[in-house]
Amino acid sequence: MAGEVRSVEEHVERVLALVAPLTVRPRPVAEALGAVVAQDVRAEVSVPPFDSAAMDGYAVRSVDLPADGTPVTLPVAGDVAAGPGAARALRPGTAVRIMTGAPMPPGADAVVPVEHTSTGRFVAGAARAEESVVLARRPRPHVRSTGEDVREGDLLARAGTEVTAALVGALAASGTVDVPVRRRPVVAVISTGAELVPVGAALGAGQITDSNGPMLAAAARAAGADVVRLGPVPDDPEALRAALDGALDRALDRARGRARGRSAHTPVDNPVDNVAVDLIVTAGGVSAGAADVVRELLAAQPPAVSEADVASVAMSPGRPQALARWRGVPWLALPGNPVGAYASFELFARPAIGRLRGAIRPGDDRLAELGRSASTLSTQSNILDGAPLPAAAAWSGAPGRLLVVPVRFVPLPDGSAAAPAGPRGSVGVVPAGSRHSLSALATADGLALVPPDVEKVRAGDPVRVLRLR
Ligand SMILES: Nc1nc2c(c(=O)[nH]1)N[C@H]1C(S)=C(S)[C@@H](COP(=O)(O)OP(=O)(O)OC[C@H]3O[C@@H](n4cnc5c(N)ncnc54)[C@H](O)[C@@H]3O)O[C@H]1N2
Ligand code: MOO
Repeated sequence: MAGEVRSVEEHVERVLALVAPLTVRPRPVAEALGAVVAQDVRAEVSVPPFDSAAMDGYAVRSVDLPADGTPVTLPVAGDVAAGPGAARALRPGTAVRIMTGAPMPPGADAVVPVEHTSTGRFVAGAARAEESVVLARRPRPHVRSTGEDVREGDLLARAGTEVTAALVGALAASGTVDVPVRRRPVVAVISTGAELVPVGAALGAGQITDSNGPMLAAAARAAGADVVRLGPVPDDPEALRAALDGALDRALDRARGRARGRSAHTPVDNPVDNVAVDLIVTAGGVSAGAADVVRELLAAQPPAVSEADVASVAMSPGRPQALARWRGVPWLALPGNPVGAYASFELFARPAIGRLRGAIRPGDDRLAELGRSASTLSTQSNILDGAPLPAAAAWSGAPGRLLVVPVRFVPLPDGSAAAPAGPRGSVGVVPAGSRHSLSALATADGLALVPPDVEKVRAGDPVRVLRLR
């Protein structure tokens, strides 16, 4: 029996209900790249923290220079380089040699760039200041004022934001030492199927190489998780049971090893006691076959299994799905067909990993929205804007199921009737090749999501696209 038929949205909700955001751990700012900020981060100090020169030149009081730009000679009273220490006050009627980034001397309100003075240019390494300088033009300020970029207390990153390289820089500049981020999730990936051999093994009759294992492990890493991979596992419930426990044990050993490396007292940190896996993803063995090992194991209801939920999801490909907990750890059982497995990863596993990482803020109404329409899947996954793109060719839908089509972006001819107004107007999508072809998926720029009520997609119709790159 295929179990209950349910919508993709309903299945997403059940997946998200199975996982919870991981614990918050401060991470040194320089190591926070790719993590998700767990609490709003505000600037500890203003940037720049003091008024500083924006040009190499002479700090002056602008009232000491004639408004009409007539050249004036001023004595050079000193020298300020960028570096520690406070600058001495500028005496009226004098200039101070100053370098970009150096603190403005109190009293000075402007910098005349060296190229607009009798000095012309500074010679690198020549430290002594000139006795006097002719300033040829009334200066613009050329001063970076305190807090002009960021003021102390400004919001730099909202909870739920992924840390980018530029954010690392902005946080460092404004005094963040440690960033509150959620722990990186650990995902166990296990492929099942008696026909599978690992990458590199010679193929015998009836055998194929396990591609789902490496593919889903790569997808989980790309989604921000660490991966423990086991398998391929033969179609034997006992072997699957051993693999599930084996993955948990291996992750625990790894976590203990890491904890020892950090400090003898650092506990293995996981919501479930003594388990170091946050999510199990299996592929294969969930449909109606006689050897469908995941279903067989779930049906046997061993004590390690709880909340088993076998479903037929109204999507194509990727219909047979199951959810459960194995020793309390959330388990997503995806179908074995590689394109179906990949589509299932994008629609179900990626949002689950996102929630573990805290990419969804607690109480965020996007969670609730998700149940309403497949279009809002964008906020859970990796589409930045949910703007639909026009189909550049016709293709058939899958009435009653959400059709997931690997598509490529193609330029649309100028003035094309298909092109909507706006900057994205010149891009459309076409199927990347046969729907079940992994090699076509590998060339796809995105996954088009065609709703269950669409029988046919015509050229020009707007299509929701989950971007893959
Ligand atoms: N009588 C029915 N048969 C099938 C149904 C159904 O409802 N009734 N559903 C079909 C659909 S849709 C799918 S999808 C598959 C999913 O079945 P399983 O999840 O049990 O997957 P398997 O049978 O294990 O494998 C399906 C297919 O994919 C290949 N595969 C599996 N794992 C891998 C891997 N790691 N790397 C590469 N290729 C893999 C496997 O060899 C099979 O060709 O069931 C349909 N049948
Ligand atoms: O649902 Mo299966 O994944 O169509 O190929």
